[in-house]
Amino acid sequence: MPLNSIQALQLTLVVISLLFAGACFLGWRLFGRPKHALIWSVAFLLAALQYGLNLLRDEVPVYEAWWIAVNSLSCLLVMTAAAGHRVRLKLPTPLSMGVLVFAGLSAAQVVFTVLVPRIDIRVALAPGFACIAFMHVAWVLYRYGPEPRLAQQVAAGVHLLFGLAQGLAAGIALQFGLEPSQGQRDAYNLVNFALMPTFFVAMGITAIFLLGTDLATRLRQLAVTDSLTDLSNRRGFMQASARLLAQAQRRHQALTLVIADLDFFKRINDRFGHAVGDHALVHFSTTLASGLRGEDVAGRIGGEEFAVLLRGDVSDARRVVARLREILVQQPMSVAEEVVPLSASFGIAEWQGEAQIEALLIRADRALYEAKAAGRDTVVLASPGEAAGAMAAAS
Ligand SMILES: Nc1nc2c(ncn2[C@@H]2O[C@H](COP(=O)(O)OP(=O)(O)OP(=O)(O)O)[C@@H](O)[C@H]2O)c(=O)[nH]1
Repeated sequence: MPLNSIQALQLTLVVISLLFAGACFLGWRLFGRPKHALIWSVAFLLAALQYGLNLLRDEVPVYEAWWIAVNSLSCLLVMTAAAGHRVRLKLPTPLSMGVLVFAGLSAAQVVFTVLVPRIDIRVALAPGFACIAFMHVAWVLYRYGPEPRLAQQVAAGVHLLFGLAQGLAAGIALQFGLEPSQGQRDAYNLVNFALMPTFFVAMGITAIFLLGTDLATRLRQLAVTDSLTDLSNRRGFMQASARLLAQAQRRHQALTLVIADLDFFKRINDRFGHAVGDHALVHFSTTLASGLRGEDVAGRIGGEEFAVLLRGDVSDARRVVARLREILVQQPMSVAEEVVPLSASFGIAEWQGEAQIEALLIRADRALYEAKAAGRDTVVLASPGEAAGAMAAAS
């Protein structure tokens, strides 16, 4: 049987849907198994099924059954695609709510197709729901999207346009009354077979685009993160510090750098083992990070060496260091009921307008060296003239 142009279009859409389903599945397999990639893959499989069912219209003996199946499937795939976006953005996505909405929409299809036949309502139902769902997706992408912003905004724009097209289709259908005129049929078909497939393809491309940019963001993040402590690594610390420094220069704010180095850490490794040593590093870093404000920058810049660039002056830095040392003493780490003694030496240097963070690091490093030389478990403040003077010694 030869295909007419609409059937040829639907066949093309079956193939395109399968390609997108495959691409999302590959994204799931290759990009660290993000759950939403799998959900989108299922959504595109449902789309392929729906376009395939469209092709079978003349083969199904009961038109109403075919109509209800196609339109319920359409709502299900829209819900699945939207759920994928919510999962990606870590927003609550209750399955029970989805089941309820799907059941309601399917029941409405049965009512307006079989029990109280109304062509305007039954035709408007699926695009009307898709309009609401895609507008919602556009909003959450715009509102809750993580970096990078461009990918989010493109995806939000595509869903907004797709939602508007769906709304237009629903609006035209609602004008049908009991029987649509030829003009109304033509307008509806134009939206349904020209606009919709275009946005459907655009939606698939944005899904792949989001998966790709999310992966790039994750890799960038991994490159600047210390895998043991989850703090920035040296490279991440330098980058974040350079940004904070530039900001402080513009706003004429005070900055202070603190470098901390655990004392006799080798002994902890030797005595308790490397795993306990690792645990001690995590213990120290979480205690350090818990005393910082959101705008402060912290990082593990060496094996047992940490750095913090604080927005504030020396007295702010002293407060942070005093709190940290107090916690290390009062809430020590223990292994099998044995206390693991943990102390650190600190070098503090106040920013004096240096253009590069490296210059500040050198001054704080010298102060730290003096703290070590002074017996450890000590805080030394780098003097403005680059000489460092002992500030406080621990008992
Ligand atoms: N468990 C563990 N140990 C590490 C890690 N990175 C570095 N180290 C160890 O940290 C120890 C650092 O030793 P040293 O440089 O001699 O310093 P220290 O023993 O702390 O002595 P001082 O700094 O002079 O007080 C070495 O034994 C390293 O193997 C890590 O990620 N995990």
